[in-house]
Amino acid sequence: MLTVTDLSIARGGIPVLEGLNLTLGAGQAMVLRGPNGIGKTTLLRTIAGLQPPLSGQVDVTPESLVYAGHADGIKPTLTVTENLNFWAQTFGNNDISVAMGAFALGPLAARPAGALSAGQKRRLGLARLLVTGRAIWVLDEPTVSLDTDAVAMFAAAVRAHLAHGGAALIATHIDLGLSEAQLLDVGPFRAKPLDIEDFDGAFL
Ligand SMILES: Nc1ncnc2c1ncn2[C@@H]1O[C@H](COP(=O)(O)OP(=O)(O)OP(=O)(O)O)[C@@H](O)[C@H]1O
Repeated sequence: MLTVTDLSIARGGIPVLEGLNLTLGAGQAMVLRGPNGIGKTTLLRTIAGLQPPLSGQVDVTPESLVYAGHADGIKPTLTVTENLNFWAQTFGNNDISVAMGAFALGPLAARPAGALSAGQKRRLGLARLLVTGRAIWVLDEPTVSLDTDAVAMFAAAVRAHLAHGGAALIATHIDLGLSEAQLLDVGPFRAKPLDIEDFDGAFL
């Protein structure tokens, strides 16, 4: 479903990771690990097609992928139900009940999204994944603000997605309890510092 070959990526013009390969098939999950600033977000953004690589290749059908970054993408004046209906219709679906149930949003259905707590907003943002119908979830720190129960809801949603032939690539610092997920530490792929002759060029 997703193949990354000899990928090198940069942020703000500075190379961050190089020589990275990965494959993700139907029913598989991969968790990206690595210290702050190593380039996990940059990698996910590149895979999602939001920025070009320096070199190498990302093979994926763009319409099969959904990216959820740090922002929840919530419309604050719409209710929880209206937000989910909006996304469902955008992606050509009309059933939000599974998404509502998976993230226990029923009691919050009529609440304007702007009046949700941070963790509730995050649950709504994650519920959006279920209504997209997209096979490959690319997720950057999806559990920020979530309590233990909500992390378990998220892990269950990922598991159900995998069981239906989906795939997930997740950057996270916490243990999601997804024992079936492959772990990829991106630390060894840190880009080498620029040659000293290139030093001035990096600032031009
Ligand atoms: N807009 C930007 N312009 C220039 N450099 C940036 C920008 N955003 C991030 N960087 C730098 O690019 C590098 C990679 O950042 P990135 O966000 O990909 O790391 P990360 O592994 O996701 O970190 P974290 O675990 O803290 O989320 C970091 O050194 C960061 O400071």
